[in-house]
Amino acid sequence: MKIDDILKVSPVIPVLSFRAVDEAVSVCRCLYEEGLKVLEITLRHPAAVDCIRAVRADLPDDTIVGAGTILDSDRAWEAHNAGATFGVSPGLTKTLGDTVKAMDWPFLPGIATLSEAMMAKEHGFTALKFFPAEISGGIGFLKAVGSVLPELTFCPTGGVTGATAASYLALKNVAAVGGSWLTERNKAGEIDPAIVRTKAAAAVAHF
Ligand SMILES: O=C(O)C(=O)C[C@H](O)[C@H](O)COP(=O)(O)O
Repeated sequence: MKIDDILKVSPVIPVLSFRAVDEAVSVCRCLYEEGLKVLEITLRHPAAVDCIRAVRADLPDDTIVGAGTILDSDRAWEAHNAGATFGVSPGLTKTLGDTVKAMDWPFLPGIATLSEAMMAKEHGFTALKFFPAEISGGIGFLKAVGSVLPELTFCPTGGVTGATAASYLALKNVAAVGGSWLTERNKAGEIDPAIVRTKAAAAVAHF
């Protein structure tokens, strides 16, 4: 699968940060059952790689589990070997770009400026994460990039919410949006499955 095909499967990609494997499996199951089949598990917690493995093993085969926060080549290989179908990074370095190209691993590198977008394109990436989207210019930035680099498509992430997702998705150069708004933790530090389901169902309405 190419990264463009993955973004077509689901225009809303939950960006997930789990503390434990059982939490990952139960929350991902709620998202999947509500219709969100592309999931990005960030490598922000020591349990993240085990979470990727467990979600791959426990959820139906048509779940597409990616790994986020891929900051270097070692993390790319680690996530790939745990079964992540694709990788996402908040940025891009030459070494990381070369690694994921050599791996032939679907990859969504992050950019926040025109020059970064041009460098990513030079590296052969045309589907890009726009991060952190809201504070880097949001919709206005994407419209401006679209006028000079119409061949690039974006997945804005960072500050996107259930209230703003639809306006991003209405842009020609936006293939999908990502975000953690679907799985916010409550005061007790827990992710409430009922809230996840409600927000996921609302997100699916954008498809
Ligand atoms: O960990 C990564 O790889 C990142 O690039 C950061 C995440 O994509 C954002 O933290 C999500 O943004 P929010 O939806 O505003 O929480």
